Amino acid sequence: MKLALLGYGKMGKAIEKVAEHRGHEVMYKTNRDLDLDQLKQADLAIDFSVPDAAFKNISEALKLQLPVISGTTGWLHRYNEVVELCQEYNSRFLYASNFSLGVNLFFKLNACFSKLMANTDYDVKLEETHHIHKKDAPSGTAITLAEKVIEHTKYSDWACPPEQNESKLSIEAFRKGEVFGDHTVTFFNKIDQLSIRHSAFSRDGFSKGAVVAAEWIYKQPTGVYTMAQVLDDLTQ
Ligand SMILES: NC(=O)C1=CN([C@@H]2O[C@H](COP(=O)(O)OP(=O)(O)OC[C@H]3O[C@@H](n4cnc5c(N)ncnc54)[C@H](O)[C@@H]3O)[C@@H](O)[C@H]2O)C=CC1
Ligand SMILES: O=C(O)C1=N[C@H](C(=O)O)C[C@H](O)C1
Repeated sequence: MKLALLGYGKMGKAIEKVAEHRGHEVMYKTNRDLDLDQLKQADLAIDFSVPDAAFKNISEALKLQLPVISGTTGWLHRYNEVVELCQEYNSRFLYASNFSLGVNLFFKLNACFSKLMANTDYDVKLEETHHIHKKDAPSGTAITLAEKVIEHTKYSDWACPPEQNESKLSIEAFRKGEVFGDHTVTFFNKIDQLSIRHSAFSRDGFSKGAVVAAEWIYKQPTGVYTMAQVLDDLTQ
């Protein structure tokens, strides 16, 4: 495929390496507003940019009817608008807060644990740690985990300390050195506690997952897809 990388920072560069290794050509990469004449020559766009730019980047690519993969976090309040645009322009779109296989397995484990804990007296808390350069907090992955806990337990929303309330699931975000991504979900009561944790050792899982998702969506009909669909399809 001829790929356009919308955002050529830490992830854009990691994706370029994986994509070229798998035989794709990166024909356009940018860290600023898009050049639509160049963009329209690509087969597919991959957006790993910044929260403020993601919605515009994704929209412009979808309007050119390019399939779009997005891993940018912190713009999800506009997700439904992207879904509508994708339908209007008969395009293809996939967002994942985390593209790594390990985290997607962790998502399944988290859903399973949250269901098991549904009618117990366990409280739940979430913690995430990332590198000091990260712009958004809490992480997109932590929000995905929280949404699943909320679906199955007593919580009605999530909040970051110091905002605290019994009905809100606490997500604590730490920023430290060059940590690639660390997420822990803890279920606890007065008697004991039980935690599940995922730690990334590099950006390799994210970048490989994004390219695998790009190869997969390129073969799909128009629509909005999830990483769970990609992995279920490829591993069945
Ligand atoms: N879904 C996933 O698996 C993962 C998601 N991420 C997310 O991806 C995003 C990018 O992460 P990193 O590469 O680590 O950040 P980064 O800060 O290294 O790279 C972002 C790049 O976007 C550029 N940029 C700024 N304005 C732009 C615009 N208008 N159009 C295009 N590019 C623009 C910046 O100059 C920068 O080079 C973040 O939101 C992060 O949370 C990061 C890792 C994995
Ligand atoms: O910014 C990062 O680095 C990461 N961002 C994603 C997130 O916000 O969940 C995924 C991963 O944890 C790395």
